[in-house]
Amino acid sequence: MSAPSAVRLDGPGLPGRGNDVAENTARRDSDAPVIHARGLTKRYGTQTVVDQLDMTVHRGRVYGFLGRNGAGKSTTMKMLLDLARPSAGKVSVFGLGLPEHRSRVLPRVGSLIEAPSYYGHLTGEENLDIVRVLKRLPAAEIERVLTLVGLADHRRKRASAYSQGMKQRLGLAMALMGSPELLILDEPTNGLDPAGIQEIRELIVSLPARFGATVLVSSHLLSEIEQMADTVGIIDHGHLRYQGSPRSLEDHGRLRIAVDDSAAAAATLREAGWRVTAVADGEVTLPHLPDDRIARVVRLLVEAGAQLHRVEVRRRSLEEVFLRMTSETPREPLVAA
Ligand SMILES: Nc1ncnc2c1ncn2[C@@H]1O[C@H](COP(=O)(O)OP(=O)(O)OP(=O)(O)O)[C@@H](O)[C@H]1O
Repeated sequence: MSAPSAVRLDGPGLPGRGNDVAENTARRDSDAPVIHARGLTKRYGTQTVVDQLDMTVHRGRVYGFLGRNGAGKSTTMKMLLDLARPSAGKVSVFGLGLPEHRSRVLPRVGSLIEAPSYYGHLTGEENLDIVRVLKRLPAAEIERVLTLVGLADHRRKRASAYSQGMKQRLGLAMALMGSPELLILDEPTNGLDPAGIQEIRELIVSLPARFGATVLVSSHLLSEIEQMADTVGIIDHGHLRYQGSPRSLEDHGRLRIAVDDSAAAAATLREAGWRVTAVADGEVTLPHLPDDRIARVVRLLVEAGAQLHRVEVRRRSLEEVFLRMTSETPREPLVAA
């Protein structure tokens, strides 16, 4: 059995031991991004699974990393933790380059990547004690994280007897040991019931204010990221399609006018200098307009003799925007069994 993935054994970089000038400068510079990746690329054989990815995660943020299954989220997170070596590109965490500064970076990071790692024959409490010893933390830390993740009542149960959700909570508790400055959490709500999902979501959202932590959290569910993150990165087939505020993703909408003769209506509008983005049977579409301009469009069409049936502003939901940004085309051809 390997050591829990949330724990790194890099002794020289344990908290309180490193006194490197670069590290101290990075700690002081609160505006510097916590994660800065440029041109990050990972190839497995001929397959490029992460392609020229640029990512910036600022201090104190919850960054939601969103993508369908197989989009490249876990691979990216592994490269940020030096668990996978990039084929190309650069990563720095706390202003320190990886892999050269891994022993200074990794003790300041808590992570939960893919399935949580634990010793099944040990209790939850005993598993956490291993992390505590490795990280040289006080005994009270175990109690603190057990309570945070809602496992206090199950501390003396063997981890192999935990439910899927309890195992996930144990992995999260391991990642939270020592209040790391950065948490990298890969689908942390996997296997949790709806109440558990809500609880862990609230915990994640609270981490910046309670502990000054920065969080990178992945999910394939837009609804989940929407409720947790103040910054969103959308990855599709290894490409980062969007990075920014979830609000900027919102669609401003289009103006759709149902009309008897759409070709004639489109011609009237274009002649008067309006931009028509689509003409379908019985319908013309314009970009979103303020109300006073909608009134002018309607007046123009009515004065030209058009028969208007309906005028509506249609907005795409965030879900539609996300689905349009991430294609369904499989990357690899399906192989018959
Ligand atoms: N060690 C590996 N060797 C070969 N291919 C790999 C390896 N690890 C991942 N891949 C491939 O890289 C692609 C991206 O995988 P990754 O696990 O990063 O996606 P993901 O977005 O985390 O998906 P999920 O939500 O399903 O976990 C997939 O096609 C996967 O099969």
